[in-house]
Amino acid sequence: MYTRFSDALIARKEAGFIPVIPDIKCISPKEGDLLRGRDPLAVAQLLARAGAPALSVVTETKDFGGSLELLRQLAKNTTLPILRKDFITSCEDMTLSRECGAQAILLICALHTLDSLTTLYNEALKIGLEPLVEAHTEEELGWAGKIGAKLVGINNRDILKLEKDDGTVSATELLASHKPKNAILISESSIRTPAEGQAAIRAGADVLLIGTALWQADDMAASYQAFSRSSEIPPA
Ligand SMILES: O=P(O)(O)OC[C@@H](O)[C@@H](O)c1c[nH]c2ccccc12
Repeated sequence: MYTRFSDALIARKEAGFIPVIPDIKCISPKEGDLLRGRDPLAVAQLLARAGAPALSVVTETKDFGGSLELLRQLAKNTTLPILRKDFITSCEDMTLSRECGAQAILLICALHTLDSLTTLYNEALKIGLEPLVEAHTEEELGWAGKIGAKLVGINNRDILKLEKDDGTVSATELLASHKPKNAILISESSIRTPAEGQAAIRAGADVLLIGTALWQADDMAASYQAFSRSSEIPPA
């Protein structure tokens, strides 16, 4: 069965959960080794069973320990749509992502001009990839709107500092109201507790993308389910 990345997120929301995209990330530049001997494929399957509607995988090698081979293996061994997270700057990078099994790719505003971002965005759609446009400032969210992005991320950390800064969901709280109309808004990075996740949702995010907190949890599946529970959000 083939599911579009964004449709999988919406379906999970309609089923009454906070859609949480787990980040398959081997190394955190700030926290060090996240795998601690675990097999990322087995973890992805565990999280799929815990309800994950989609996966994200960091393929950057030097600082995050990922690889395209890991993407390939995940695509082969799970049925979930996969977002490739990397510092993508060329059309060749995107074609390769598609060939390795990604359904979606990350486009980080801070790496581009509005022109180059627009070119990559349109090219991604042309080859059947859903682009997630990642912003960290109000201006970058404005770019996402200009392009007509349907999937928009607010990174709570500054990716140009390689995640070594202490981000908090207050970045989402500050910026969410500037999200482009009709976009699915994903709050990414530094979400440490279910309460923080719920704060991002209350601020206007539709989806959470979480790596480190899941990898550091004693029981990953239980932690995943705690982040996904939306019942504790009081009605507005
Ligand atoms: O581990 P965290 O704090 O939950 O963050 C996950 C993810 O948002 C982060 O790894 C990330 C966001 N944008 C990126 C771009 C490249 C590499 C990694 C990332």
